Amino acid sequence: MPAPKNPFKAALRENRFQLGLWVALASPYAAEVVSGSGYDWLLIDGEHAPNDIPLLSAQFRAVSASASHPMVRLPVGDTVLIKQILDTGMQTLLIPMVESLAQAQQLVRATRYPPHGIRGVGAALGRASEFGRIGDYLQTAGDEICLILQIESRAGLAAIDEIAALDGVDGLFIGPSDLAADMGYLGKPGHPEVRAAIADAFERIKKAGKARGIMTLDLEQARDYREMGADFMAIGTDVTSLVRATTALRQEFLGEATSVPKKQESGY
Ligand SMILES: O=C(O)C(=O)C[C@H](O)[C@@H](O)CO
Repeated sequence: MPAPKNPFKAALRENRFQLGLWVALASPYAAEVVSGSGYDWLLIDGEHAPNDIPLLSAQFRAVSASASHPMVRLPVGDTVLIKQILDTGMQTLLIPMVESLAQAQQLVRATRYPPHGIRGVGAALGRASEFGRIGDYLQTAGDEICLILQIESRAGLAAIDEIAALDGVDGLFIGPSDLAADMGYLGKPGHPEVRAAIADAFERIKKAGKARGIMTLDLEQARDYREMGADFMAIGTDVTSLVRATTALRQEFLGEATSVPKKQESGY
């Protein structure tokens, strides 16, 4: 019996666009609520939300019962964290701030067992192998792991061709907010120079035959990114949706002018 199939990885390989949402409330209950909203994938954020491995795992389990595929972003590209999160059964990882081929090579190796990598062998204890009940887990796990690396700085852009060409890297995700900041446009991910850099990055990722990912809170920008060729894209977050909806509801009832902006740059 092999490791579970990864439907998100299969969709990327078949060029089927995947629409996602960021999940940053750090709550299994909230993640389960959102998992019924019909998104193809949900990004459980371990970088900008107060999550640790047990809480990430609980949100993963809450989402796994739905049709939405759980993707997890670790706070950093760390071999030990990758080992721990893969043992929980997560199969699709987003790693922030990747800026060199050497870093990317280390990250690929962290997702694979020897001799192809350095992932520690502890599957018998982990939910990933159904606690040892999946007999062929060690031999088949690697094929179903989807590794997405974030390019979100000028250094990352400079290394994008060699990172994208690396076997074991399934896609690259452009982080518009951090890229804008690094380019000197803090809080302005929609700046023309940032947009041009994203368009160029998408071209280069496509040329390498890898998937192109991105996120924005601005639907106009989202349509532009889709036109550019985004293969998977998040168009909002649970946190910002909750802030906007609860604020607008109160203002509507009280007849107050709404303070909820129609467009919201994902500039933070
Ligand atoms: O740089 C970016 O943009 C991202 O990586 C996405 C943000 O981190 C996400 O938290 C929305 O602000």
